[in-house]
Amino acid sequence: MALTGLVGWRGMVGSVLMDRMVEERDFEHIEPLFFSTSNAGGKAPPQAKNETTLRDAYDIEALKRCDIIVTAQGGDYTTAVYPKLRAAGWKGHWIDAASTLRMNDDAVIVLDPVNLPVIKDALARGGRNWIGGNCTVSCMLMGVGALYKAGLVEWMCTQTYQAASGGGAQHMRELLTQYGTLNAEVKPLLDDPKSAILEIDRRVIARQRALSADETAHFGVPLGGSLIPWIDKDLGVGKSADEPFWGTSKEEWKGGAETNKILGQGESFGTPAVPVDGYCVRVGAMRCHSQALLFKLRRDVPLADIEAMIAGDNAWVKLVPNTREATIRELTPVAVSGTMSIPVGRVRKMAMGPEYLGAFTIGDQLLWGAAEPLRRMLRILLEA
Ligand SMILES: NC(=O)C1=CN([C@@H]2O[C@H](COP(=O)(O)OP(=O)(O)OC[C@H]3O[C@@H](n4cnc5c(N)ncnc54)[C@H](OP(=O)(O)O)[C@@H]3O)[C@@H](O)[C@H]2O)C=CC1
Ligand SMILES: N[C@@H](CC(=O)OP(=O)(O)O)C(=O)O
Repeated sequence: MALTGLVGWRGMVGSVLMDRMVEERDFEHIEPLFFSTSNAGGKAPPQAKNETTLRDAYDIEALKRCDIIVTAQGGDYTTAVYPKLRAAGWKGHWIDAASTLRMNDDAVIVLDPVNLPVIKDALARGGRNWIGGNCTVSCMLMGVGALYKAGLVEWMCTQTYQAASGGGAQHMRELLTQYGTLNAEVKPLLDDPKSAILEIDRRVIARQRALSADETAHFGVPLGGSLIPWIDKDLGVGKSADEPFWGTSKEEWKGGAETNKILGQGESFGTPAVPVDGYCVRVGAMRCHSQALLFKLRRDVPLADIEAMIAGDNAWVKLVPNTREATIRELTPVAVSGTMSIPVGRVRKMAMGPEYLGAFTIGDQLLWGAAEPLRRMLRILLEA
């Protein structure tokens, strides 16, 4: 059995990954070796078989024993360990949730229901680096990948509504704490049905604006009852307004760069890249990323054909009828959280013309957005 090193297994993404690996009985096919950055020598989780002690995640010799390493420990860990491990001659497979290596020429962004041919091609050429995609991009392609596969997309514009979990566990806590603080501020007024709503509103805004540096330590500004239209770094720093990427967030850049790389198209792949751009916005949802999409199609395709294409693309996509009732029941983060389902709804032709298509899609950013593509890549390697 392949000796499989697991790093980052107790973090938020790692815990979701472990749950899915248990559900899918992945541990029956591997000999796991659990690593820790903080508790080497401690007891490994119950999934351990022969190796029941946690190894030091910075111990290159211990890592070198593994045929496969799966890490959800984060980008700093990857930066610190991966180059040393390869420099030490390790030839195993590296499966990683972090973005650090994603755009490297020798790395494939894995999302097998969408890009199995790209993965297989890289495997045949000796590929060894398999990196999970950005959560927003992976969830989007699980929903509407069919339109790309059919070569129908001339360009796509995205408007995202991204959950707190994208920032990490502390961000989710901060959001909920802010909601609690705001509720507490106006609780007596809420309990009194005769109180004036504008007074409640005034007090909420005053409290939001008065949130301390500690109360906004992770997002930097209030998110509860608000939104933040910028995610990740500023790619335009130091550029003038007419240069590429001026005013673009890194999360927005990933939409185009990663979508095309996942599909095996773009500058270094022969097939021209499809322009993808838009705005990425943090909202007060817990762990589901939602996005409104506008496509310019290469030709006018009947709506029924488009719906059939989307619905038939993979086992997890679910076409939600474009009705009010179905939308408010099935196309929300509350409906989708913790499930593998990728609903796509609000599919309709837009007022700009018959080649302009709108859609709205949602995905659990810890499942299809992070953990699931990694465990599926592990199974692909085990079955290769
Ligand atoms: N959050 C997200 O939505 C996404 C994250 N990713 C990637 O995955 C990486 C990991 O993210 P995430 O899982 O959110 O990170 P976490 O902060 O939840 O976990 C990372 C590590 O922190 C250590 N840790 C310290 N204290 C605790 C604690 N109280 N509970 C659990 N773990 C603790 C653990 O390492 P140890 O056991 O060694 O101490 C753990 O593996 C990210 O850096 C990113 O690269 C990718 C896609 C989406
Ligand atoms: N940046 C994403 C989460 C994430 O971890 O993305 P990436 O894997 O591309 O760094 C978000 O905040 O929602």
